[in-house]
Amino acid sequence: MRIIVEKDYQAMSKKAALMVASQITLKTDSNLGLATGATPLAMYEKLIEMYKQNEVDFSEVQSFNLDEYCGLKAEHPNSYHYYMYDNFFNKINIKKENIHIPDGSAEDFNKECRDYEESIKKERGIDLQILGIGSNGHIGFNEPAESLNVATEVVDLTEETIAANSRYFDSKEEVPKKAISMGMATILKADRIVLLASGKNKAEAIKDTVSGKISTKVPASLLQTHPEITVLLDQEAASLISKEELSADCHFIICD
Ligand SMILES: N[C@@H]1[C@@H](O)[C@H](O)[C@@H](COP(=O)(O)O)O[C@@H]1O
Repeated sequence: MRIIVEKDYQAMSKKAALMVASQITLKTDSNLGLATGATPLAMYEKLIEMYKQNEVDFSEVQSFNLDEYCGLKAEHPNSYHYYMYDNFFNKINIKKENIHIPDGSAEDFNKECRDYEESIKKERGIDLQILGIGSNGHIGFNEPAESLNVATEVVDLTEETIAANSRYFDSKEEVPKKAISMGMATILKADRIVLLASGKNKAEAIKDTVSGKISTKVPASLLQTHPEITVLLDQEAASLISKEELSADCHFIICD
């Protein structure tokens, strides 16, 4: 595991954008795994700027989103479809047919999950997976539990996640109770993974993610088993990491 600590959210986002751009520069037809939430917003903004400056070309890129709420149509302003088009896809030259997001309005959710998993396999897997993290340690919508899903499945959202995500809805009651999410193996099969976290409210989850111990109660801690994982943080999110607890092969890099 490589942990990189940047000064603040903007510096973290710039580095994340550079990592995505370098992936596409090295492999123009990269398959990107993408995340939603507030955390990657500035990374998307910086990638849009780089695209406008002709520094990155998305014409051969395929994208696979981590998750989507069950019951929300693509045009619903709180759907992850809407978020991705509004914040990123409408502003770059990615081809519509290369965009993959689970369909939250599918008639048969189980079939949708199987088809989604299959579509990733068909395109030979994800080259670079971008992740955010819930304050309870979830990645995608893989919530803390006794056991975690291997493949893409329908999941029940925890009360904590519903409360946290209600900030984007008019009320807590409007937040869907279920979602389709890539499973842990779907995520861990990516060639490279970059986990982003910013702010004090992620510090506890990040401490548990990098602690040298693995628990299904902190789904992100399983990332420690991945050979190419970078945890890219701002100083606040990194503030509770204790260097003594990190595993011996962990690289800890602090940038000014
Ligand atoms: N399913 C998403 C996650 O993929 C995301 O990482 C998390 C954190 O979001 P934020 O970046 O807004 O804190 O929120 C949601 O629950």
